[in-house]
Amino acid sequence: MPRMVTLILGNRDDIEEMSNSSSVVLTTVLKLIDKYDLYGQVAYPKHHKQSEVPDIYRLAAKTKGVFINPALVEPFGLTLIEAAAYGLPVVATKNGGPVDILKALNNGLLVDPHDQKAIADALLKLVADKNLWTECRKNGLKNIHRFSWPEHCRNYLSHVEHCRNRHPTSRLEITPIPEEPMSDSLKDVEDLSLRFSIEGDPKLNGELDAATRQRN
Ligand SMILES: O=c1ccn([C@@H]2O[C@H](COP(=O)(O)OP(=O)(O)O[C@H]3O[C@H](CO)[C@@H](O)[C@H](O)[C@H]3O)[C@@H](O)[C@H]2O)c(=O)[nH]1
Ligand SMILES: O=P(O)(O)OC[C@H]1O[C@](O)(CO)[C@@H](O)[C@@H]1O
Repeated sequence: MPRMVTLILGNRDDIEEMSNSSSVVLTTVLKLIDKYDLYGQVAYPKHHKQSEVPDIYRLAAKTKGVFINPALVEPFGLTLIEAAAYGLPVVATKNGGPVDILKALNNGLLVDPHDQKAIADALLKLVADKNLWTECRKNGLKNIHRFSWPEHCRNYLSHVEHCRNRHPTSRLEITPIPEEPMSDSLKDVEDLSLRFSIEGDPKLNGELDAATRQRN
């Protein structure tokens, strides 16, 4: 059975009204579909809702697809984390956050976004090599906890601790800022967010509870 390729290329009513860079990409893709006579084999839906995004990742994983982020520069790369969480292997730009993400997750391949052949080779490799695809899927699912909020907070605090140990004599001077009265709906939000983020670590929770008690 022939594969249907689904391209999620941005919400639009009219290509002419998209930003210049987005409309150039979409127009190029439409021309390529025409050039290679791929009618009926490629879908490029005009709209999707944010609530449908999880199902798009799920569908891509279920049909043994690959997520690609070929940004020229990607400051972080939340979409890679999302793809990994749905068991979808990735091909991603080697410029920016994906380098660290793939080091932690080991769930795909990095490419030079200017190198068309490298992008095509990486996509084909992941689609064609079933063992590699499955390994990347498993690695992503196994390692995704490294990007959970509790893990992020633990890492952050351990980096702070490391810096403090390296410079034991330097002190952080904190100038107290006069507190604005909070509206009722915001009360305790600050403390709660801290507790949520390190939930599951009794040692850290204990330290924070003590700090909160001291402040009150
Ligand atoms: O049509 C879309 C496009 C994106 N998203 C979601 O929006 C979020 C952010 O998407 P992204 O395209 O990465 O957003 P940007 O705001 O352009 O990216 C900035 O913000 C991201 C989130 O912090 C970082 O990962 C990027 O590095 C940074 O450039 C993600 O959860 C996506 O799933 C949708 O729901 N629908
Ligand atoms: O490929 P370009 O033009 O560098 O765009 C990359 C940008 O697009 C996004 O991937 C999505 O908007 C951003 O996260 C990123 O900064």
